[in-house]
Amino acid sequence: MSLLAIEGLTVHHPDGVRAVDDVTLRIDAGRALVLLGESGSGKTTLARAVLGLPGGGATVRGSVRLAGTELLGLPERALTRIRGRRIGHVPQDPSATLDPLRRIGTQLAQVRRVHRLAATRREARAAALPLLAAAGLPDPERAARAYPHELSGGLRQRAALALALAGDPELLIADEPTTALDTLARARVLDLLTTLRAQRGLALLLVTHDLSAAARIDDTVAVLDGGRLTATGPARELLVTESPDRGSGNGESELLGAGAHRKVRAASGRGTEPEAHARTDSEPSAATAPPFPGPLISPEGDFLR
Ligand SMILES: Nc1ncnc2c1ncn2[C@@H]1O[C@H](COP(=O)(O)OP(=O)(O)OP(=O)(O)O)[C@@H](O)[C@H]1O
Repeated sequence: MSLLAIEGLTVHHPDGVRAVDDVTLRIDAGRALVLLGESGSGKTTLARAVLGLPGGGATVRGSVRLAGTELLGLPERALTRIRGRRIGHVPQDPSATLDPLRRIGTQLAQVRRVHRLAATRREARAAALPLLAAAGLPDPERAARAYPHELSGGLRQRAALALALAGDPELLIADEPTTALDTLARARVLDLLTTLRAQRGLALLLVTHDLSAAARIDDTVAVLDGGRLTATGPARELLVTESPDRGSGNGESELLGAGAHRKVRAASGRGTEPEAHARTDSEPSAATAPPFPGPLISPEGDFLR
């Protein structure tokens, strides 16, 4: 059974905009699905619908199951026990989740307490340091004592990631979590997400319009256009990548590691039917799937569909 199974998801905003149109997606534990699409294609609405927060007055149809439990239609009280606990959320802007007036360690401890993952305040506070370390903060003790504004943008984004991990979630939804970061910080956060998947068996739904982020995550890609899923498949098959400075051996790309500066060039013309399934190793490769009709990404890196 997939950890997240979305079937026929359709979301109408109150003004009649069909932001998500009959989307079916699956993500297994430990796997990643990168939701790509241009601005306004419905990525955020889809991610928020999974969280039970589609927007005021929105109408949601279809099915969203988390490890078999239907989330659509659950009462708000039940959803608040799932959000932050079984589903962690990292927004584009960390200030959307970090309280500017409280120390980061206090905020992490509160998540542990609210979700009854710590019996005492002391136990909750003790959990903050390993969480900050897991999220890649180089000095967890200092970060725990800091207020959000005392950290750099990259470290603040990692603190937001630690907060999203504080409930020991099974699924992490990250909505453009690296857009505001510089190249190096972006690569580090993306690699951290991959490490967390491997270490914790975390499933990842990453929303982005950044093709190089999708290539770096290197799992399944799903493309939304006008709310509809237009292509899905392994990143390696949908995104053709090349290094612009291949062979030059300059210091920057060595520091960032292989792939950090790869430029997404064009699609290979392969994909699955419009049902994304972050497959397990035992499943067949999408290479056996029907061919995707035509290129997906232009040589300039623009979406063609
Ligand atoms: N609360 C809302 N009320 C009405 N329409 C909305 C609302 N939120 C989004 N929309 C509309 O729904 C469509 C999809 O928007 P959405 O934000 O989900 O796209 P997106 O792909 O995440 O875009 P971006 O990358 O710019 O965040 C757009 O036409 C948008 O204007």
